[in-house]
Amino acid sequence: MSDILLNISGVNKRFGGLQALTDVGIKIMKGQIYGLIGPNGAGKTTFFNVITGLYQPDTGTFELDGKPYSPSAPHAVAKAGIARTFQNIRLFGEMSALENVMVGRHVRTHQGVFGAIFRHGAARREEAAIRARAQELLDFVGIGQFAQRTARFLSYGDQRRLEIARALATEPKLLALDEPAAGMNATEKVALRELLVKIQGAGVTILLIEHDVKLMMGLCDRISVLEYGKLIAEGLPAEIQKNQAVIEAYLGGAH
Ligand SMILES: Nc1ncnc2c1ncn2[C@@H]1O[C@H](COP(=O)(O)OP(=O)(O)OP(=O)(O)O)[C@@H](O)[C@H]1O
Repeated sequence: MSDILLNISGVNKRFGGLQALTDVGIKIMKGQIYGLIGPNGAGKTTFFNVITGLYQPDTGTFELDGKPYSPSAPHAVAKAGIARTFQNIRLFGEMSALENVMVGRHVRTHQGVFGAIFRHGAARREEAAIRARAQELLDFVGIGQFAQRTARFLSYGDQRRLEIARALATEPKLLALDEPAAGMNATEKVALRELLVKIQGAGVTILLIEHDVKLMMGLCDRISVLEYGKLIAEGLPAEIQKNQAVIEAYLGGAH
């Protein structure tokens, strides 16, 4: 068995006249926290959306855990074992924290959402197991005490944790986080960092885009840097920090 979890190569993506991604690839080993950085407009979100099935690439080869996967639609990608969060939090605001995680869990269960609605026999037993697991996940991300709270009444940092718990409920091989620290204060960022290390410790590989370069340097095992839709560097954080092309990309850009 290979230690490569995600192996993507040759991704091209054009929006009309704009070549947003040119021959982009990434190789993530099992257990890594892998960072994707780059100045504004570099193509990070586009690449992320291609990996998670939200955008269709023009070309590209995609393998997860040694098996080809087709990023043709978000649900297909979720089934293959990739769960994601979004830059703008997307929770079911009127549902409780626990219910939000239970929805994520139904991706992996037999009865699905209909079983949950009709609540007969096996479905009811499965429902109890889903509820228990959802509570465990809330405890794991540190918001177990808010299980019954309506999601939109949670603090911003806790809503981000809830999104992560919901993504983990699908039992992903890869957790893909789109700017998880956006809008967080310094204390929340420290707590987020601790949570990501804990998730890594539980055996989940993580890919993240993040604007806070300092956070990324201290957190990631490896980093790829995009500029104008092309990879300009890949390596250990210490190597990236010293890389001349990266320094110039950031000095010349909006950062
Ligand atoms: N749906 C789309 N239609 C047309 N152009 C798009 C679309 N999505 C992104 N682009 C363009 O592709 C380029 C890359 O954008 P992208 O959002 O991927 O960059 P980014 O690195 O994520 O930037 P940021 O850090 O600002 O979020 C930009 O020039 C952007 O305007």
